[in-house]
Amino acid sequence: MKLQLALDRLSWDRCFQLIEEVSESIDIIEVGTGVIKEYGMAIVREIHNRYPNHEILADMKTCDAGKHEAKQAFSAGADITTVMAFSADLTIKDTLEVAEESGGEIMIDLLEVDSRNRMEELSKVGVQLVSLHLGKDRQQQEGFQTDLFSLVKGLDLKIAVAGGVNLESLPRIIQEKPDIVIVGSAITGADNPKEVARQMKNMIS
Ligand SMILES: O=C(CO)[C@H](O)[C@H](O)COP(=O)(O)O
Repeated sequence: MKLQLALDRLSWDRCFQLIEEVSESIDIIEVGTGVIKEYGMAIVREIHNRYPNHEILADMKTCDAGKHEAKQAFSAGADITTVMAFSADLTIKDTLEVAEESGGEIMIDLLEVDSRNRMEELSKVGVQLVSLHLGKDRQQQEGFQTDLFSLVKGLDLKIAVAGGVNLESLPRIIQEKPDIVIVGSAITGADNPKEVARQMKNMIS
């Protein structure tokens, strides 16, 4: 099980401070969508240069022009880029093709998608990695529910989990054995990010 640090709504300098503090405990550095909108591929490139031994996920949240956006992410040094589950199958196939050519991976973000039929379609298209994701805005109403795992049960997919995961919810989530646990605010907003990341890493190891 890998721990992915999500860097969202942060300045360039704060992103690097946080990575430096928690780098020993994390496996994947996620460059959040808002951070990419602010700084573009330059920050993905810089993280890749400074942390060559960490996997990098560019949270592009691509939903169209798949080839172009996947090429942007991989050529900047990302190992994984995200594509929305509601995208056209053609968009998803295009990004999977670029990933194969680049030696990278596509993570399909299941934000607001809860159809089992869509999961089966995604599997048929060749998707291998999906993220069960409770969005930031929805987190104001509810916390991450482990029932979400039923959506992907029995399918041959790697599973990531995101959406307000914290030290309190992590034990329940671990029981479902996801491949990747994505944590943003619980680490980036903590008084001691290094300690929270260390505890989380210990829990999942
Ligand atoms: O993709 C995201 C937002 O769209 C976040 O990276 C993900 O939700 C993790 O952050 P947090 O733990 O703060 O919810």
